[in-house]
Amino acid sequence: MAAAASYLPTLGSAPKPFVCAAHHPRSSQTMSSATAACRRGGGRIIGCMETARDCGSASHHCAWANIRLERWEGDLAVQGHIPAWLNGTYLRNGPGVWEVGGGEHAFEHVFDGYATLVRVSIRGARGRAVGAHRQIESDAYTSAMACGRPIMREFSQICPRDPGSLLDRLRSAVGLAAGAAMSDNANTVVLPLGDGRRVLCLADVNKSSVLVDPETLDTIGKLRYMDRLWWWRCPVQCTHPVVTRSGSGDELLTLLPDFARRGYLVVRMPTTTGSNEREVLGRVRCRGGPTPGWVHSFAVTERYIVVPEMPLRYSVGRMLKSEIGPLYILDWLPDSGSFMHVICRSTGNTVASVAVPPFVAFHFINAYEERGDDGGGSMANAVIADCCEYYADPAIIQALALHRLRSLDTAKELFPESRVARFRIPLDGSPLGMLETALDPDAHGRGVELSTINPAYTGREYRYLYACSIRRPYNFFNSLTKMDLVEKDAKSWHEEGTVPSEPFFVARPGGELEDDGVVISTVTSMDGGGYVLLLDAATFQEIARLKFPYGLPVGFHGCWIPDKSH
Ligand SMILES: CC1=C(/C=C/C(C)=C\C=C\C(C)=C\C=C\C=C(C)\C=C\C=O)C(C)(C)CCC1
Ligand SMILES: [Fe+2]
Repeated sequence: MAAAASYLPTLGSAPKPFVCAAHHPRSSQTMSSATAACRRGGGRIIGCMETARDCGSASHHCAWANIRLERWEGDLAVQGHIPAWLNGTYLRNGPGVWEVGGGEHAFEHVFDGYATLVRVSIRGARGRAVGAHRQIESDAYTSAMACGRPIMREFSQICPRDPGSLLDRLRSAVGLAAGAAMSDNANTVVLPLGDGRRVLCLADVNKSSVLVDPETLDTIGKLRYMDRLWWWRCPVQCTHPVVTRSGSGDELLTLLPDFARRGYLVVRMPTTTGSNEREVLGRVRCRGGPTPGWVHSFAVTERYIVVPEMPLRYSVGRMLKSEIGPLYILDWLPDSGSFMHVICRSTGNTVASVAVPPFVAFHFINAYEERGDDGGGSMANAVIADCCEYYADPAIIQALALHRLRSLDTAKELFPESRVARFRIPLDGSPLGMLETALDPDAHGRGVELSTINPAYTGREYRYLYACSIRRPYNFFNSLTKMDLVEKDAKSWHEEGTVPSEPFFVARPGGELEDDGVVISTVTSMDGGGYVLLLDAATFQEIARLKFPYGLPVGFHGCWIPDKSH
């Protein structure tokens, strides 16, 4: 306890130290000097962060530094006022460990990092918050820690197996390189299932479907699907399933790229019954290219599912041969065309499939049905789908390489610009869709990423979105912006030297306005500090910050699990 306290001078009460749960024989190498300094009693690692000491002096921002402790939990110092109605758990996923074996094996890309969950249990009624982080114990992470080197392939990294193994000799005999097993490193999304007692963690271009307990952050196991859709045909999945609420319970909708038939399976699974069987709702045939376009996210409306087909495509050849190209295991094939497909949620039929201008987007923001001027007719004229788009430039993938992120301050290259792009997909059989910029990009510093909306507006006409943005002249996401798509204006939050993660919107229970709620983001400061920021979603003014005793690693996506007792 004393060791931890020395790092936490500002906390009101001392944190509860945790014993490192899975202290793998070789993992102590990765914690080297930090571990040595932090060992107390029986060699146990207790609440001490190397990042807390190293960030300030490191040559790069703390957001890109490895977290050196598998888990921590403690009270957070509250500055400001937590709304009394905000009672629940905020969970956030992201990469946190990019090095194995004491730095001997360092990953190249931000997407490669082993998943670190951050949890903040907020009791607004008492003005208190408890923070925690913990590594997800995926097979990829535990095997890397046990062996002192990565065993499974990550986004940018192939890890050859023992070339002498029988399997690899067989692979060589049929012309495949000795490739590493596909990773289950679930570092991107956290999705509460059913009543929120189990949370599904996902990433893409891998086979992750890891279940965690949101209270303890224990890795409970895997969601093993009974539907046999995985196997060789659909080995990867879209990272952002959409959960929609209906009278009969929640339903998860997602896309499985279909490599055998060059398309996507649109699947659904009830989440309230504890099911692990996905039902195929429909199929989309890709219109271009040798393989399906990479699909990180998609959008739904009340009646339709919107399936994007980007010219940034999965490279099946690279996946099989364990080869890495300029875009890792993706290929940019602009001549293969860009398309948007619309599937009817009740029949599974494709009701529109249009060619659109080329685009590159990780994240779809929302979609809705556009009706005629009378507004009351039951048929929609078109589907509107919005996304954070990079002007059809796949260079964003390379810009997220760690060496690039770690040298942003001195970089001469401009970080790729992005915009809120709006597709209009006609439903009258026209062959072409439209793509335009929905908001002056200068309103968000020509950077928009990791967007959220009020979830009650998913699939419906909406007005507000919250996203990471840029305050120029800085060359990276250093701000948060609320955008008003009706008034076409924006409000921003910015603090010098910080990297804020996805601004996650939480609605006030009983609130009627679209922006009645708070926005939560985890923020990492240049000096090694870290805090959870609460903004009033209407005014976009800071209402509280909940301070961690160490700098948080960069985050991807979050979720909110309301406390049932309130
Ligand atoms: C806006 C911030 C960031 C920038 C994020 C950008 C530009 C894109 C994020 C895309 C994501 C989250 C894609 C995830 C892909 C996951 C994969 C392929 C996982 C594979 C696992 O094996 C930062 C850079 C996130 C910093 C915060 C703010
Ligand atoms: Fe994402």
